[in-house]
Amino acid sequence: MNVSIVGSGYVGTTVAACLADLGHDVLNIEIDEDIVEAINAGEAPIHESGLAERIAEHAGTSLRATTEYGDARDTDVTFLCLPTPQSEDGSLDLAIMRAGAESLGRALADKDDDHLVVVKSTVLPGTTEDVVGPILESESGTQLGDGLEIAMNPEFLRMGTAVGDFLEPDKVVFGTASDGADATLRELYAPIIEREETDLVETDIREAELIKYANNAFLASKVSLVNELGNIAREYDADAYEVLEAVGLDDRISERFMRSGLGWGGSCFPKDVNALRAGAREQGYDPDLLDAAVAVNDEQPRRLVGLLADHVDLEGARIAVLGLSFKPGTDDIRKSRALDVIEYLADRGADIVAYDPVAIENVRPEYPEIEYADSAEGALEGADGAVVATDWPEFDDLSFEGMARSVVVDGRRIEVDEDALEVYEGLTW
Ligand SMILES: NC(=O)C1=CN([C@@H]2O[C@H](COP(=O)(O)OP(=O)(O)OC[C@H]3O[C@@H](n4cnc5c(N)ncnc54)[C@H](O)[C@@H]3O)[C@@H](O)[C@H]2O)C=CC1
Ligand SMILES: O=C(O)[C@H]1O[C@H](OP(=O)(O)OP(=O)(O)OC[C@H]2O[C@@H](n3ccc(=O)[nH]c3=O)[C@H](O)[C@@H]2O)[C@H](O)[C@@H](O)[C@@H]1O
Repeated sequence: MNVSIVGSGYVGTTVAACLADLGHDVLNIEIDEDIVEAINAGEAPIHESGLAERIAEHAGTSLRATTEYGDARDTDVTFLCLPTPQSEDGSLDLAIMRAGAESLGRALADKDDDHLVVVKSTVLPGTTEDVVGPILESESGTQLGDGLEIAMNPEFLRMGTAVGDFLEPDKVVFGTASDGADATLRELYAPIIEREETDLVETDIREAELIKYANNAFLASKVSLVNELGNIAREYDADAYEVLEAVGLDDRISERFMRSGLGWGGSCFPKDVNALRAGAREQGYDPDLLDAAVAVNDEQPRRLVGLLADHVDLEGARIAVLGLSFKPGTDDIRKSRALDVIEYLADRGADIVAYDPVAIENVRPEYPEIEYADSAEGALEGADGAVVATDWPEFDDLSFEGMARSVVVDGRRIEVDEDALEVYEGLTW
């Protein structure tokens, strides 16, 4: 099938490379010329395991990128993988979606063949049918159902494991308003939905939109609950990891997403939970539990720095920050908890030296005043204290030799020889 994908960020690039892998002809439509050039040169514009080799294999044959929306006319289906950021008040900002839908609608004007537009971006219920659909209709001059169709197909991939998550998901959700749209999506996803391990959910557009938010709200709240239980466990001098491992054996709860510590960051949980909170309020409902999940999450970095301050006078102290990305396996620093830790350390006058295996160049422009090291060992050299902000596997069994004082405060539960350290404090254990 001929597929176009509007927006070639983490989702759009991954979906494009994977659909090309499944045998489709894929076109990325992207406004950033550097990304277009990278894809056409066979290079991955982002750091994501398994992506570079797929782009290298398909670029120039079944995978192509362009800045021209007009090329969407030559495809049968277009996925909108555009950003849906939060506004300053936390609500969902649809400006980019509107702009993308307008450009696509114009490109599809007077197209003779049928075309399906699939919203893959995370959007609140009603967006696909009440915002994207009408824009497409007015810009293309074609009524929905008259050769032009819309659908909603939320994406559940995680950064760092995006390719594997897309190709081997637990579930795929098709939100459609017609059998034709559903049949097209089935054909496109055939090898994925034929897997025994993948559940296919076929529902209406509104439910598909909400399934995505409910999924993220559930997971983010689960981690906040786990963090609250971890904070309580610490007060009782109990090990939250042992407690929650046992709790997770109950298959109504599951052992996944049970790692307590510094909390959730990234480009999705924070903005999606906030969009759902704002949306719920707009509908007249106060989402008290989601408010609490955010409040617990906001406190964890402050608690981590407070723990360090119990052992080290932070004013003028050299503090190593290990890990900058919002989670291991990615160079994405959006809403990374490590950045909150840096802010709180800086507020208390600490001299910060930071290290991350892949994210330093993304952080440097935002924090040019702090020092960056080439290795964890380099960051620790001569430091008066260290905080672990991201659980990169290379931090496991790290030797903390070379520190002026081996005071280590761990927000992510890495493997540590505690006896070799002057002080080792876990945030939630
Ligand atoms: N990052 C993730 O792990 C996941 C993200 N999502 C959702 O998918 C959507 C996209 O997210 P990401 O890929 O992370 O965003 P992103 O910010 O990484 O990428 C978006 C891309 O769209 C491009 N763009 C912006 N305006 C454009 C326009 N008018 N025309 C063409 N291209 C344009 C940008 O240059 C950028 O390359 C969001 O709604 C997000 O919530 C859903 C599941 C996972
Ligand atoms: O909508 C999205 O964009 C995506 O958001 C999350 O994926 P992602 O943000 O890439 O990463 P996660 O692995 O979910 O981690 C999110 C945050 O929670 C934290 N976390 C996760 C799990 C855990 O047990 N403990 C914990 O603190 C991580 O450190 C990270 O900061 C969801 O897991 C994906 O299903 C979803 O598609």
